[in-house]
Amino acid sequence: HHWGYGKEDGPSSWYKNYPVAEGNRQSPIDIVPNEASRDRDLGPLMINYDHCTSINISNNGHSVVVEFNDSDDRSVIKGGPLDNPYRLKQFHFHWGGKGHEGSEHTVSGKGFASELHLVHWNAVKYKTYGEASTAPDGLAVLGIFLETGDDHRWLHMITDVLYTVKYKGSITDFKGFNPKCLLPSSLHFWTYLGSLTTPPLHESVIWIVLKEPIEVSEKQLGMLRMLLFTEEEDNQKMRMENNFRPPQPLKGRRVRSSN
Ligand SMILES: C[C@@H](NC(=O)c1ccc(Cl)c(S(N)(=O)=O)c1)c1ccccc1O
Ligand SMILES: [Zn+2]
Repeated sequence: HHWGYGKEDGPSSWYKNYPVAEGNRQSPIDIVPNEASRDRDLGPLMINYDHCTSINISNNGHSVVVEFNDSDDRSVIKGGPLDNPYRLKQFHFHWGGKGHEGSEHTVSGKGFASELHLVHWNAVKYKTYGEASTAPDGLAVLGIFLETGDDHRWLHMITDVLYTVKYKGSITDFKGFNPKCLLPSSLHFWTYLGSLTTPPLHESVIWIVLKEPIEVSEKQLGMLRMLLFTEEEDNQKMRMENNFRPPQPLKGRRVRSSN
């Protein structure tokens, strides 16, 4: 099934091939801070990326993705809303067009320029990522807002190699990158039960959205926008931008806030 972010194949038409698009725990959502409930038994988030091993960076025609070796518990998050440690599998971004918003989650209706998603899976309960990706507690995604401001000193490691994955289907080695350098100083978060924000939209994600955005420069965001949705041999060059799904109905879900 071909899907995308255009007029014909974009988020408003995904329900045709992925009926769960109209389900009861879809993502992203608009987060309203003063409607979120502070939950005393929400412990601190614990992120352990010390033995992090990135493998490659690729353009999948929807976003730019950095994949990790998830054969053991070397990079995990635990605590917060999680009952088990969840293993880091990949991270990717969503962003807008020049001067437009591009995040998926919004905060009181406000969007950010971009949003980073660190995708983790529950390797205690499930044998593979594929199996976890369809289970209600299978995935945990750490969402981090990017706002425009100063240059991000470590994001250069990624933006400097984007030219090697300009076209859909391109992939290059990208070893030894540790995403803890992309975390903001505070790990305060909102959390709720949701879904993948891209097809197949499985309702299998425990979302953990950090309250503090990181700052990246307009120039660095511009590098993301030089990526293409299209393949090298495709003579129609479509810039990769506005690859975000808009907020979905809350349908009675509770959003909790860390203390
Ligand atoms: C675009 C890309 N999506 C993911 O890989 C993806 C996986 C898990 C999560 Cl939890 C998310 S998200 N955005 O909710 O964090 C995104 C994709 C989708 C389908 C086929 C190929 C392909 O590359
Ligand atoms: Zn995402």
